[in-house]
Amino acid sequence: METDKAVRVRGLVKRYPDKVAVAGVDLDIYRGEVFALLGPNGAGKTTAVEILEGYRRADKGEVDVLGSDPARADRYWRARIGIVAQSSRDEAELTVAELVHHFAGYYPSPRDPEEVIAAVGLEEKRKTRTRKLSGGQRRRLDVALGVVGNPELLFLDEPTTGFDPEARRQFWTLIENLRTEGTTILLTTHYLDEAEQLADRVGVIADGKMLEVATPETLGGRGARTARVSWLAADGLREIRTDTPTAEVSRLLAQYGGEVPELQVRRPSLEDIYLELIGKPTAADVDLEGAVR
Ligand SMILES: Nc1ncnc2c1ncn2[C@@H]1O[C@H](COP(=O)(O)OP(=O)(O)OP(=O)(O)O)[C@@H](O)[C@H]1O
Repeated sequence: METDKAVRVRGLVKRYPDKVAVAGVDLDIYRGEVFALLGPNGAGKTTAVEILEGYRRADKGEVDVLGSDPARADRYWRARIGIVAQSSRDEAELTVAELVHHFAGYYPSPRDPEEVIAAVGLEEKRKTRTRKLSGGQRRRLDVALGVVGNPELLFLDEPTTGFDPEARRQFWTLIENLRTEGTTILLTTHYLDEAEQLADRVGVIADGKMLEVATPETLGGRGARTARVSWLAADGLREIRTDTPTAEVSRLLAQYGGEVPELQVRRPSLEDIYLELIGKPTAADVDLEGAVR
């Protein structure tokens, strides 16, 4: 049955011989949404994603992806999803253009391969054999191969690993464009700024369990957290924690009679909240603690 959910998972369990990789996960991803799955190495992200893609079998639980159980889905279902896996396919002797055109041929209503090559910034490399691409260029090609079939649902497993900052920005624009066109996207990433930039909602997974699902702005009660106001006083850097940062800034403004040196107002970053959720000390715990007024 087709619903407003592209993905619906209940009680998902996957065991390897010496490890429970996914230990009872529930997950809903709505159509048109960009969802980022976050979690430390070995948390179970790739295992969960590969079950959704139909590449691994669940041991327990209900899994529905685009109205089908991926374990039983046919090639028509497969043509509706796009996959950018962690490791690349190896067709070393083909050129970029040959490979993207070749892949487009597998799908009933592909995107224009040349537009896709341009969108991932590989126009200048279109005649280069894939074995001669750099790591980041190869990753861009992987993204091109994942989107050329014009998928309804796109899986991106750590898509920007090895990208330089410019390539990452270009990739973000590509994802925002796909989202505008209505593509549903499930992204795993270790880059918290990437999750913050792209995701409508994030899920944090650790030891095979989903710890929390929320928007990047509200994860871990982030929006309601106490702000930190810091500035450079005559005797060094000072910081205060306050629920009324505007009042503090106004007090400082009056005190300095103008520009306050190195003034900053901060709330915990998504990274601070993420590290707190997975039980690691955060920068907010250790820095400037002694400077609290
Ligand atoms: N084929 C396999 N056989 C046995 N154990 C596996 C297999 N694949 C993964 N595991 C184990 O299952 C756990 C979850 O691995 P998984 O690759 O799903 O984590 P991940 O969250 O994607 O990690 P990363 O961020 O490092 O990619 C890990 O402890 C891993 O060692």
